[in-house]
Amino acid sequence: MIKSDSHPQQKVGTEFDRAMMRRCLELARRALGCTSPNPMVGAVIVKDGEIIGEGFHPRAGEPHAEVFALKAAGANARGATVYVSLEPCNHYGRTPPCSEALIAAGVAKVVVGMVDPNPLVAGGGIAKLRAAGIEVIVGVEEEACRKLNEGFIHRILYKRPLGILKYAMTLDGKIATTTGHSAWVTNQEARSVVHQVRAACDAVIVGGNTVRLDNPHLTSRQQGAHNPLRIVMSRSLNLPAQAHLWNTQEAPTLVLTDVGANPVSRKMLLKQGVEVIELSPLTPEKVMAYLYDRGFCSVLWECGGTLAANAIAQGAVQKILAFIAPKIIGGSNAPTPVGDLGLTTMTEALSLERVEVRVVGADCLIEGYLPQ
Ligand SMILES: Nc1nc(O)c(N)c(N[C@@H]2O[C@H](COP(=O)(O)O)[C@@H](O)[C@H]2O)n1
Ligand SMILES: [Zn+2]
Repeated sequence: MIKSDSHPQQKVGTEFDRAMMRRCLELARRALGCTSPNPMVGAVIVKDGEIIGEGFHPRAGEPHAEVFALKAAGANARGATVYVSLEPCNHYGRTPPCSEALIAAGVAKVVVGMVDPNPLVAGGGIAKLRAAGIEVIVGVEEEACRKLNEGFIHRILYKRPLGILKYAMTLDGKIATTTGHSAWVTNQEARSVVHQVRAACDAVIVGGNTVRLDNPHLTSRQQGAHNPLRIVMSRSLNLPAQAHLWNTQEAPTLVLTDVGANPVSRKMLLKQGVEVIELSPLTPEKVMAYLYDRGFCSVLWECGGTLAANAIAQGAVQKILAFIAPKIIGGSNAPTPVGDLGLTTMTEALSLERVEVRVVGADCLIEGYLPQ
């Protein structure tokens, strides 16, 4: 088992190594949201302190980051140092092993961000390079490398996409008024963070109620950015014909429903070019299993409280993004972000781990992970 050289008190590599790894991450992010089921990876080749080649993995089926970087460096790669945010692969997948390409190019040293959790690689790429006499350092900017690919890592380890529940609520814990009005709880800065999160996800899921009440677009709103697949979970298919989701060409929409639901509505959706899939039973767990089979790494839940509670209860949510606006609307019947979880004592509360709090404009964002 290959371990990272990282140590909690000590950073791995030199300041230059870390800067080069951050450059790899910058390159990897150029394919944000576009690589699933593959990870986002960036590579940089350095000789005599100068960058001689760079690359990133654009999408599954295309060459890996290392191959693009080696191509850019050409014969100059001999004796050079390669920085790569994920361990070079060592298997024949859709593409041949990068470990062999690096050995053939005669590189002297490889600096790796993180070990690949894919069992087909899992340290094998590093071992192969070392066996060929190449110096290998592992764990430079490891935390940032892991964070960028948390969806890929979760997919590999749990055979499900990473589920992220996002909601925006007032200081008194409401996501809308008693009449269902929710535009807008947070300010523009927070909404633009949500757009960035959408750009990084493979899919965004809402329930039929959200479509009826909010008529959302669910896009990333940024020029040239990836849009997630927009998914509506609706058992009844009681959906408005005029919704933005099927009257704009911004991004594809998928409606997931139960077997035999509302043929009239189904016909309307199909006519509008919407993909309709029947899953029985239509549950968050079934949906995540289906999306895993579709090759997804990360799924954003932007649904109401009832569906959110079901998704949490069924293990379809691992990460929470809670925006809190300094506003109070009151109302004992106003909707809350998470419905009934059946908990009766505070000791049963789901305490988030790895919590980060940040101010976003006038609002606050709390990010954390549910206990596994
Ligand atoms: N080191 C590295 N660089 C890349 O650019 C990559 N895409 C990967 N991916 C690893 O290889 C698997 C996919 O292989 P194919 O694209 O099917 O050949 C992927 O699951 C990762 O383990 N690694
Ligand atoms: Zn590879």
